[in-house]
Amino acid sequence: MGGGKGGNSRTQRKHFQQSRENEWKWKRPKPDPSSDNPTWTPFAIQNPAFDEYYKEQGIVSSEEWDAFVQVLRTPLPAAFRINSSSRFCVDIQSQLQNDFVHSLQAEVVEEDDTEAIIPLPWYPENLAWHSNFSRKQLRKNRTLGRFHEFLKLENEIGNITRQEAVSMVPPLFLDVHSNHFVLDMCAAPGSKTFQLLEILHRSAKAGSLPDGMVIANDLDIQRCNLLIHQTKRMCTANLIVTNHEAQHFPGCLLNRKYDKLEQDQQAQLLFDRVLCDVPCSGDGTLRKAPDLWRKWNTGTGNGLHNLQVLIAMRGVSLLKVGGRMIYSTCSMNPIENEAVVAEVLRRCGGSVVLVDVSSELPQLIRRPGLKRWKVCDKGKWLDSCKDVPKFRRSVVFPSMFPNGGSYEDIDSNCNISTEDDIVADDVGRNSEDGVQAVGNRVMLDFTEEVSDFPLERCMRLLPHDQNTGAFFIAVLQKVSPLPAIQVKPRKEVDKHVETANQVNENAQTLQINPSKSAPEEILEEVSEANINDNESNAADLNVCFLTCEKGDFKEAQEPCNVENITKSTPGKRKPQIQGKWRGVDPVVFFKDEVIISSIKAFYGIDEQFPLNGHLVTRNNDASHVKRIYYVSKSVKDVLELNFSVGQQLKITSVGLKIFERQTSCEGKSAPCAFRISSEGLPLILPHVTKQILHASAIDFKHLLQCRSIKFADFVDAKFGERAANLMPGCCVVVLSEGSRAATETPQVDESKIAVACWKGRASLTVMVSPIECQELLERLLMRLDTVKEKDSSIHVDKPSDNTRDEAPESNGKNDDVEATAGC
Ligand SMILES: C[S@@+](CC[C@H](N)C(=O)[O-])C[C@H]1O[C@@H](n2cnc3c(N)ncnc32)[C@H](O)[C@@H]1O
Repeated sequence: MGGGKGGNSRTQRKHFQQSRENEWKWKRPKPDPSSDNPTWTPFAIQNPAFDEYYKEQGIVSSEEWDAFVQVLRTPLPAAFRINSSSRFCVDIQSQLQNDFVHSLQAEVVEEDDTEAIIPLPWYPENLAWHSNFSRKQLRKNRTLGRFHEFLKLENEIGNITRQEAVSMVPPLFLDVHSNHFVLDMCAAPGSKTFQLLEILHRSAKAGSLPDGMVIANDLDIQRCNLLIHQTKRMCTANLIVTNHEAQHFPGCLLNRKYDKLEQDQQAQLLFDRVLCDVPCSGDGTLRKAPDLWRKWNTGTGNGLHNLQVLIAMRGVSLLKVGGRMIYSTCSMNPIENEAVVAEVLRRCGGSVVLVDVSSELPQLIRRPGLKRWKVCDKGKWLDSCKDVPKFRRSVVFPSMFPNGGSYEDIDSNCNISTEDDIVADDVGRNSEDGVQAVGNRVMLDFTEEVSDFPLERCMRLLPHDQNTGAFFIAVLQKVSPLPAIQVKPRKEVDKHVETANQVNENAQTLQINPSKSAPEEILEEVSEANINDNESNAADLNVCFLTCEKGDFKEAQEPCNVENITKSTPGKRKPQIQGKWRGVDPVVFFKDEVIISSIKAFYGIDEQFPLNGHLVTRNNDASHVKRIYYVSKSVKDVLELNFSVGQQLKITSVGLKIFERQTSCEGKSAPCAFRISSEGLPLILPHVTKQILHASAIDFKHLLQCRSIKFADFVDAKFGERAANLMPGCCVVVLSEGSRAATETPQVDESKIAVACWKGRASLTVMVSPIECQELLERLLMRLDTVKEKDSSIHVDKPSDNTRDEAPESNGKNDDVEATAGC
């Protein structure tokens, strides 16, 4: 009862709010947050520490400051991208242009000079759009309801991706080609991964898979699952999702001495492109997450700097010579941005350069990176690492300053900066005063630090330039192999690790020895996979000399892979070489010839579509395989390399689900135990020659509307007959061009509209989720120019869950489902 009451009053409140909302028309945001306007938010949208910090850093000129913070305090307009590899890409573009642009303008926007929705001018081919409505407005305003429903449905299906405009920028500068191996180091929730896959597929030859692939990695397993859900919408066979600390991402270096190398097998996992979209303080997202105003402090950015450097260094070490890497953050803070880039350049000693991309995407408004900045630690401004007292050196690193430097240099040149000296000099002062004492003395010969690197080539996107969030992007290119490195002995390493762990408890960072010897040392940590959970071996490994460059090994620089660990530590406990990672299903090549042959024969899969060697399962027990995944040649190569190096990659998801075992009674008695999954259908469709039917538009439409139709009830009786003559089990129904069903088997390509169905005793039943049925139906109606027919008689149940692929048995009605009213 009580619940009912509460629900009632909530409903009333909601209705009241909605009626208020609907009176609202979009106007320019007003500066006063307390005034009665839709931009008001309950959070304190200011923070004096933020103002002081960014004014001091000179992130914008003093004349611009008010405009900058004013926009930062208004909600972020929603933006989205059309999936360029969707078969409905053109349909969606024309729906936006011909329908929503005009209707939203007329219905919602009062001011003539403000577009309701508009393509982002800098995004290629009008594939990305900016709306002048925040997410909240989209949710709450009834006039925007149809548009909001459109966004939600298309996003769920995978035809569009809702993504912040500025977050779309880094993949564009990565210049991905279809043959590229791409590493997305910190990938979850996956909007940029999705974009990278789109670019990879779009640039591939029509009808064939790209030669390249993407590895999308994230440390957080839960966020990995989000990433898997996101990228599943892309239906790609060219993706591997891994779960590692990016700073320890495995090198998969094959020891040539111990492994028989196949002719074209890779010897190491190196990448043509690396996206390093690192964890950051995120103050560029203040418009989307206004609660960050309250939490903002200088410590967050400072605390992330070291981890960001480590991740970026791992990125460049995994990059091929000639390859491009993007370093990006959604933070405005130079300590997380320019300082990290400068440190990477410093450590790489000329083998990595900052690329001038000023001529790329000319319509994107960007600011040059800063060449000078300061560090603020506990409220004190520090101009140089000379100003950092010893007791703060574990958290304020020389790399945070424009000129970098090292504490060893300072200690050898200046004998006043140790903590003991401070105490002796400033008896009675507290530690904070100590900072001042040192600072004052160093300040006497202070000259403002300015970085020598061309950091102006970095890009800072600011909110008031084009009504977006903020972002930082640097484009790096590796021009030669990295210099050899020396890793510090474990004890020294651990001192720094503790510090980094204050920021990221999971981070097992290794610090390179900042000695003065040339060339600059390059970090190449021992990967966690190499260590293989065996802490006792880690200490030995830290004194290894490592280099990540292909063909660059010397005898003394043997890779620290599993075999070497075992060799170099006689008498010690052998590292556990697990066939799989704890808690993660194994990746197994599916080689059951009997099943593969039965699938091939049942669906008449032509020889052009290679199954052997491209099928993978996540189950060691071949007799209980439920799902079979298809992997591209590129992914297959990486998996083979991974097996050769003792499964260093912790793979949480791989490939495209293509076949699923039928588990219902009827399914089990069908001649082929596996049905085609709806994700896999577009890929295999051009190669299916049996169990395939071509339906007229009217029968296809009815099938989607009713989901199950008796053979005798199809409008085209011949089609019904052909359906009845199929073998029982899974089949494919393709929409015929023109109004009639094709009698012969025409050429089918992956752009065709098709659905997987189940041929039962007396009827045909679609095997796609209700939401996909709804989408297909709507698109079909639009294509057939019969939008007007879309009345109440055409109704498809709303989806009850997010399942993509519902076999007939999963809804409890395997066959002979009664045709519903109107069918
Ligand atoms: C800025 S977000 C990435 C956003 C993502 N690139 C996108 O476009 O959707 C940073 C991600 O880094 C992950 N992360 C944090 N520390 C990490 C680490 N040491 N290694 C790998 N990923 C890490 C977080 O879980 C988070 O998902």
